[in-house]
Amino acid sequence: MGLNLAWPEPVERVQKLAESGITHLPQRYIRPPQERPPSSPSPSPSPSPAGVPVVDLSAGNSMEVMHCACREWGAFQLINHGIPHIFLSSAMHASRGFFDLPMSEKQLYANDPLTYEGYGSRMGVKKGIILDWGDYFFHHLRPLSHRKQHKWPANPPHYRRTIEEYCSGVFELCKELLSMFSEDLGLPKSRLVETFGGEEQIGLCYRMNYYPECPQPELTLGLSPHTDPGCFTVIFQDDDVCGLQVKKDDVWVSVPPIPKALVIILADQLEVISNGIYTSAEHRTTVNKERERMSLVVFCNPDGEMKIGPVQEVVAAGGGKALYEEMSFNQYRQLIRTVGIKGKTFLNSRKGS
Ligand SMILES: O=C(O)CCC(=O)C(=O)O
Ligand SMILES: [Fe+2]
Repeated sequence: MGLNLAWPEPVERVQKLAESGITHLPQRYIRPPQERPPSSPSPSPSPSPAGVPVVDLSAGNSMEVMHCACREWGAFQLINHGIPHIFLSSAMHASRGFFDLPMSEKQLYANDPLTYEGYGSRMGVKKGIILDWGDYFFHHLRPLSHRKQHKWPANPPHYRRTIEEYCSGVFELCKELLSMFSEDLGLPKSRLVETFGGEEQIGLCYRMNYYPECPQPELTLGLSPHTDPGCFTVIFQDDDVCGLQVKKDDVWVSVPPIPKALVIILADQLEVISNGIYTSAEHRTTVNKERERMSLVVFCNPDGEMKIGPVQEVVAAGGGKALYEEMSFNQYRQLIRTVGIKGKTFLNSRKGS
């Protein structure tokens, strides 16, 4: 598949559109009726008892709750995760600080569809697609050979140090979660770290999403339905505004923010290596009329070159049939980057017959 270096149309910044004071959405952001979110009267959080499971890492039953969450939801909220609260609030402050910069400075980081690194406003290079109501900034942290710190925002001045510190905390957590997932799948604790390429090669990418206030939130989405391509994702969301939703049994369920909690979303490679015992969660975001929203997202990814397929012991324990084809993460991600995000289509196309 050919690699496009440029976007097919001039890129508009959603933040600029929102600040221009428009009262109607441009056509490119309007989704067909069946893809629109139900109109909700309030953007405020309202926790529901039947919602996404909450795993308390300091509680005795954390493995049990996680066991069900990984199989039934592909997502859970994580509390008492060990990352100091000051890291969370500083990371949010530094990330917001980037979007507060003058547009001319933000534009210095405009990204392209080859690497996506930098300031972006769309996914996929297909001409004429419906656009999402959000801007983002994307950059690599690990493996260290992929890190180009000059491509990280230079401002606000504390950005690089703060995000480095936050993400090293998240990396420790990622290793702990991989060890818990291994144990839960009946494997030696170090097995998933090894399967994904070893500690030095595991990838970590940072993406901050900025969803400005939207004049007609009932007609659009902040981020189209998708699954994340890597192992799993760690999200820190604004603590007083809703937006993230996970699909469960064909119904979109809100993930209301719990202050200082992290949302863990299982991604496609975990579904693959677990031979479908775990499910990757399809998710999307909605936007609000009165409130902007931010989310800080760390993607934990496998080594790019290694072939990833179902783990042998898990396949054997499940009757011997591997349900997914082997593929390297780089190949898989390139497919998504070219075509754009589209529910669970890519993962399903990897399932053998
Ligand atoms: O904004 C959110 O809460 C989710 C973001 C997300 O799914 C992503 O960046 O892949
Ligand atoms: Fe995502």
